[in-house]
Amino acid sequence: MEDKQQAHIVLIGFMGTGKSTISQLLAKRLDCKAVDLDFEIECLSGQTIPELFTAKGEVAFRALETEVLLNSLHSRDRLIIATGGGAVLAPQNCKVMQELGYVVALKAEAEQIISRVSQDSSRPLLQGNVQERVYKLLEDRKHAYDFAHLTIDTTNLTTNEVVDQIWNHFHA
Ligand SMILES: Nc1ncnc2c1ncn2[C@@H]1O[C@H](COP(=O)(O)OP(=O)(O)O)[C@@H](O)[C@H]1O
Ligand SMILES: O=C(O)C1=C[C@@H](OP(=O)(O)O)[C@@H](O)[C@H](O)C1
Ligand SMILES: [Mg+2]
Repeated sequence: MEDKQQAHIVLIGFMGTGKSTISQLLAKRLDCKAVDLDFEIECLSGQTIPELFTAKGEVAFRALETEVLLNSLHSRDRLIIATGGGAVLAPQNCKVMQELGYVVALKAEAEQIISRVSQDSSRPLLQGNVQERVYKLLEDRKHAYDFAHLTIDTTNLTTNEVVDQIWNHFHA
């Protein structure tokens, strides 16, 4: 990454940490475009994320995720990219995010994540006992987000406060 003020901002983090929400708010604040990889995948496949997982499986989903990530990172316009929580599972994705973007990890305590995602059925990996799934996946992915340039704990922050922290980091 050459200049952090010009680089794409890539939001990574576990499900429910606020990547999709913050990408929209931050893009407005920075007057640039937001891209949500899950939304791009839905457009490309013509299916919702749960439909795609059911019809083609997680491996097919991950292939599309890498494809839309690379497309976004190679855009000439500066983008705020909301990744899905598992986009970091492929080491080559992390490498290219670090090279072509400024990577901001959002995190939150488990109970806060559970309260944010439990009313929402759009995440196939959290179907069944949400609490158990979140704890298991948080453990599996304990260090998956450590490569970020900046990490923000959103547990006790409003969405606007998260945006402020990122903004301050870029403009201080
Ligand atoms: N800082 C926050 N405080 C409270 N609720 C939040 C915060 N960030 C996100 N949320 C809420 O949590 C839910 C999941 O947010 P979302 O942006 O979809 O997360 P992600 O894309 O990381 O899975 C949404 O209902 C959103 O409004
Ligand atoms: O963590 C994951 O593996 C996933 C996270 C989801 O995105 P969010 O992190 O935006 O919920 C979505 O990409 C898919 O359900 C898989
Ligand atoms: Mg999201």
